[in-house]
Amino acid sequence: MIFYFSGTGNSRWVANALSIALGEPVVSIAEELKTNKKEIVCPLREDEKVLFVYPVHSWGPAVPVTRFISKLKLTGYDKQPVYSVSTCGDECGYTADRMQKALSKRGITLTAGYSVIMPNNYILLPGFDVDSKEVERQKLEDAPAAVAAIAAAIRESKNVNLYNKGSLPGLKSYWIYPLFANFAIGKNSFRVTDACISCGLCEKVCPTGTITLSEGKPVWSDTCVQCVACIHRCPVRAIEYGKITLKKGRYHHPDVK
Ligand SMILES: Cc1cc2nc3c(=O)[nH]c(=O)nc-3n(C[C@H](O)[C@H](O)[C@H](O)COP(=O)(O)O)c2cc1C
Repeated sequence: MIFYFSGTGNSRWVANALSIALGEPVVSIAEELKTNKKEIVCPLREDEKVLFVYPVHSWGPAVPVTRFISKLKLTGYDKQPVYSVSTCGDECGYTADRMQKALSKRGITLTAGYSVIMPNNYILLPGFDVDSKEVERQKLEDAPAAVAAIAAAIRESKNVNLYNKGSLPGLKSYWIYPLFANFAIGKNSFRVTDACISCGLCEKVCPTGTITLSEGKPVWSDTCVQCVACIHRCPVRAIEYGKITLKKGRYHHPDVK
């Protein structure tokens, strides 16, 4: 079973590719969370592999992933292998360790953590922008081989290092990530401009149900997890984050239609 969360389609693409390679079905974490159940029960087969595929947000797992794990009950879990596959623009810090801690609270043991470098989608702070078109093209070209290597490691239970920790992982994952997860989540400065054509795509693609339309224009509630789907998917660039994103690029995975 492959549980995935995705804002701009990178992790969904990786989840689908791993689903084909490993023959495991995909389950959307966003859809499961929308049911608002206290406990999310998923039955496991004896020979089943469990994967979590999601974006790294501020050197830790995207917040909906740990929320989902805190509600997850895997019935029939008896030490089946469990993997974390994080997608990132450059580096993951100790994201996999944070996953291990979240899972262990539910009595689940993480077997291994992998990462796939994908085009960057973070544009909400000064100094951060999407990749150049050349870097984006190269990352997308390299991704299938990275996913194939992860699938092979899982299939053959090989002990290989396919994880990009990067520099100062302790500082980033244990000091900066908690600030992000506790203070940045819930608040946002998204706004809509006069360019909006009221197509409603932002409401449709928001994985947390944060956006509703009022007179055809998006309004954001306080449940935003900063996945950035709305700002990157808007077909007419009518969404900005304060003034920070005015001159920034936009990105979504090419398979996302
Ligand atoms: C809020 C936020 C924080 C991010 N933090 C990191 C990070 O710490 N390290 C990194 O390499 N990429 C970071 N990124 C980039 C994403 O992890 C990367 O683009 C990912 O593949 C996006 O996946 P998605 O398309 O499935 O949403 C961040 C993106 C967002 C939106």
